[in-house]
Amino acid sequence: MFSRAIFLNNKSFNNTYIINRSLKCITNSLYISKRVFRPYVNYDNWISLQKRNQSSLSNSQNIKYVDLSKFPAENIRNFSIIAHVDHGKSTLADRLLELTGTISSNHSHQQVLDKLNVERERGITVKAQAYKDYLLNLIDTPGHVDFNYEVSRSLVACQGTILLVDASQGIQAQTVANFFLAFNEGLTIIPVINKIDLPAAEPDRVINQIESTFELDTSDISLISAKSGIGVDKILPTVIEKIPPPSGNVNKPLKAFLFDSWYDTYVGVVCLMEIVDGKLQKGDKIMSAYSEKMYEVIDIGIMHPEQFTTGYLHAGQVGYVICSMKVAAEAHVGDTFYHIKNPVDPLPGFEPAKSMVFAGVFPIDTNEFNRLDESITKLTLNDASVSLQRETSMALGQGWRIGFLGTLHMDVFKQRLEEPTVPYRIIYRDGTSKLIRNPTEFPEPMELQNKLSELQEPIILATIILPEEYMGSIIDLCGSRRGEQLEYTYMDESRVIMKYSIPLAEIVTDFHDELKSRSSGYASFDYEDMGYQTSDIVKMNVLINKRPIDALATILHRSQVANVGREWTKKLSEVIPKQLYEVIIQTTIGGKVIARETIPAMRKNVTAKCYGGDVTRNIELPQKAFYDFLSKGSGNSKKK
Ligand SMILES: Nc1nc2c(ncn2[C@@H]2O[C@H](COP(=O)(O)OP(=O)(O)OP(=O)(O)O)[C@@H](O)[C@H]2O)c(=O)[nH]1
Repeated sequence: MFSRAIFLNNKSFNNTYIINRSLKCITNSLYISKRVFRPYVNYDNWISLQKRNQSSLSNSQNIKYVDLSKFPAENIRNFSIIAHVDHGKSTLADRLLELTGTISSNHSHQQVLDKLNVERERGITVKAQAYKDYLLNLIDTPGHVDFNYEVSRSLVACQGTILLVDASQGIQAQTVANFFLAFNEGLTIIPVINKIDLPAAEPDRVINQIESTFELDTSDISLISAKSGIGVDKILPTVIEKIPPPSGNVNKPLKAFLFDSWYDTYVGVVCLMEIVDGKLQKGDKIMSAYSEKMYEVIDIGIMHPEQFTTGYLHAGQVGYVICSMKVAAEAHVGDTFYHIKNPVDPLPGFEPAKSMVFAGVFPIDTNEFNRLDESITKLTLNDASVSLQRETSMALGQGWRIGFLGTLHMDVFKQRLEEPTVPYRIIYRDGTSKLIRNPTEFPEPMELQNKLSELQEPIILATIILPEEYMGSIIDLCGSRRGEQLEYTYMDESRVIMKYSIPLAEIVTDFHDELKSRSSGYASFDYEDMGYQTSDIVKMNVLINKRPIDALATILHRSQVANVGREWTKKLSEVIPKQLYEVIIQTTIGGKVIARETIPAMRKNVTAKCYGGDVTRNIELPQKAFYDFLSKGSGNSKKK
C-alpha cells in the first residue's frame, strides 16, 4: 500500500499520506487529482470549463448580448433550484438554459454543468438568462449539508426557488433541509416533480408527501422530465408569475451582498454579488463591512453563462465582481460591501466560516515537505473555507492541520479519511472558554482539576428519512453513536422522518456509509449544527515504554475508552517489530492505565539491561509501525 501516491498540483508525491487525528488512522491512499486540487472553484464559470473541454464549449457565438438597462427591477427574477442529490437539478438547469438560448441544445452540452460533480457540490453560480422581457438569474446552490450556511446565503440573493423532487424517490433528507432554509428566508417556493418518465415514478404519492410535509399548494404543480424535456416549458412562466421581483432601490447608497467566490488563475478572485440597493460600477472603490478592507472594482458583469462584462450592476441584479482581492480567503460569504464614502449597515446573518472537521496531514518522505506545503497553500488560496495550521508531531515531523466545514468538504480534499477530529470546547470556572482541535491542546490533569468547569462537544441535529421496515436497524445505529431520538413522524403510510441529536464526532467517519448499508441504500440523511453540549470527554494517551506518543493521543467519550484502549494496545503490539529489549505498550487516561500489552525482547539478556535503566532511551518506534497500525483501521475501533 505504500507505493501509492498522491498528486497535488499535478505533481506526484510518492509515499505521502493523509492521516487523521495526527496519526491514528492512515488511509489506504490519498489521491488528490488536479481536479480536486481546486476543489471549490466554480467550474460553471465556463471560462474554466473551456480550458478543460474545448470541443463541447466552442459555442461562444451562442452568447447573446444583454443590455442591462432594458431590465428594470420588475422584470428581473432571481431564483434557484433546490433538491436532494441526484434529483435532477443540473439536468433541469441545463434544460432551462437551453430554453432561453443561453446555451445551445446541442447534446454535447448536456450535463456540462455536472461533469465535475465533486466541485459542483458547492458550486453556486448565477446564470443570467434573457427570456422574453425578463432577466432571469438562476442562482445555483450547493447540494450538500456541509454548506448549509452557503446555501442559506445564496438563497438570500433569490426571491424564490424551485423545490425539485424525484418522482420515484420522493422527499429525501436534503429536500427537507433545503426546504426549511428557503422557508426561513421567506422565499416563494415552487414545488416541481421531476423524472416522471421513469417506470418507478409515483407522482401522486410524491404530491401527497409534499402536501403533508411542507403544506405547499400542489393544485397546479409541474410534473416534468428534465431529461426528456416534458413539461419543462411551463417552468419559466411559473417563475415569472409566482416569484416576486427584487425590491431594492437604485437610488439608495450601494449595498452589495457577496454569496460566492472562486479563484481564477488569470484574474484572481471572482465574487458573485447581489446588488441589494444602489449601483456598482467599474472603477468604484468599495469596502468590506466585515474586514473593512478596501477594493477597487476592475470588472463587473453578469454570467451569461460566461462572464459577460456590463460595466455596472444595479439594485436587484446579480452578477460577478472582480476587484483587487488577492486570495479567496478575503471573500467572506455573507459579507456586505459599500462605497467607501458611504457606509451602510451590513445585511444580517453573516457568520465567518468555521471549520468543524479537522485532519492532520504529514508527508511520509520529509523531503517532500516544501513541495507539499506549496501545494496545500495554493489550495487554501482557492478555497476560502479551508483553514490551515502548521503542525509538528514528534513521530511524523512537520505537517499541517487542515480544517474543513464538514465531511463532504473534506472528501473533496481527500476521497476517504477515516477518522477526522471535531473541535471540543473547554469552559473554565472563570467563565472563559477555549476551543481545542488537537489532542495536544487538551488540558493537563492538574489544569482540569483546578480550573475546569466543563467540557463540551459539538452536536448535530440529524434528519433521517427511511422506509419504515429499516427503523429498528437505524435506531440501533443511532443508539450506538450516542444519538438521542427527538421525534419521528410518518411522511406517508410507509416512510418515516426521524430526528436525532448526535455528537458530530460520531458521524464524521462512517455513519453515512453505515446508514446506507443498513437500509439497503434507502435511508437519506442530512444534518444541521445544534451547538455544543456538555460531554464526558477524556484524552487517551498511548505510551510506549512509558513515553507518551503525542501523535497517537486522542480525545474520545469516556464510554469508549475501555474498548478503544484495549484494541489499540493490541494492534500496536501486532505491528511493532520485536526489539532487543522488551516493549511495553499502554493506553492511559489521566495517568490511569486502561490497557497494556508487552512485546517480549529478542534476547533476554539485553532486555534486562535496558529495562532496568532508562526505558525510553532506546526506543525508536519505526514510522512504518505507525502506518501499519493506522492502516489496520484503528480509526474505526470506536465503532465496533
Ligand atoms: N429518467 C430521468 N432521469 C433524469 C431526469 N433528470 C435527471 N435525470 C438523471 O438523474 C441523474 C442525476 O441528475 P442531475 O441533474 O445530475 O442531478 P443533480 O440533482 O444535479 O445531482 P447533484 O449534482 O449530485 O446534486 C442523472 O443521471 C440524470 O441524467 C429525468 O427527468 N428523468
